[in-house]
Amino acid sequence: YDTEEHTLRELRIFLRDMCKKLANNRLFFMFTKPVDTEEVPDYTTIIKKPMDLETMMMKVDFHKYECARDFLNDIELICQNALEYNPARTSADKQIRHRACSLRDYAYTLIKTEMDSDFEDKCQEIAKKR
Ligand SMILES: O=C(C1CCC1)N1C[C@@H]2C[C@H]3C[C@@H](O)[C@@H](O)[C@]2(C1)O3
Repeated sequence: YDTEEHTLRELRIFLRDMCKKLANNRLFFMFTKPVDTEEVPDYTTIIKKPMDLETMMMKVDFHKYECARDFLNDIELICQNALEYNPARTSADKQIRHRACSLRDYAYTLIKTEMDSDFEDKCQEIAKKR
């Protein structure tokens, strides 16, 4: 009956839906899998905390997110990593940076518009107590 577990279960269902919507958007395909460190050997020397949407889906299932803010922090990490590793004024890097900003803005807007703010407050209260 534990209502806290019911709340966190509802959060996981919501966050899986968010992850799916982001990962299924063709604009964001480059963020769906970890950067291949075989293909990009210097990546982990520059980017200390890699993140991607597949990893975030696994984190949902491993109960790593206690509120939507924690989820958005990882979206922010995906975005910042892309901006840091792809700073050049080439069209390829510019497109990656544009897509990274689009991912961040789309994720924030999706969550702000589809999530009840009282529900998020409840999740953050639970997170504080743990
Ligand atoms: O930063 C990224 C991803 C894009 C957002 C995350 N990468 C680093 C490499 C630089 C650029 C060239 C591609 O060959 C590919 O290896 C990567 C993947 O894109």
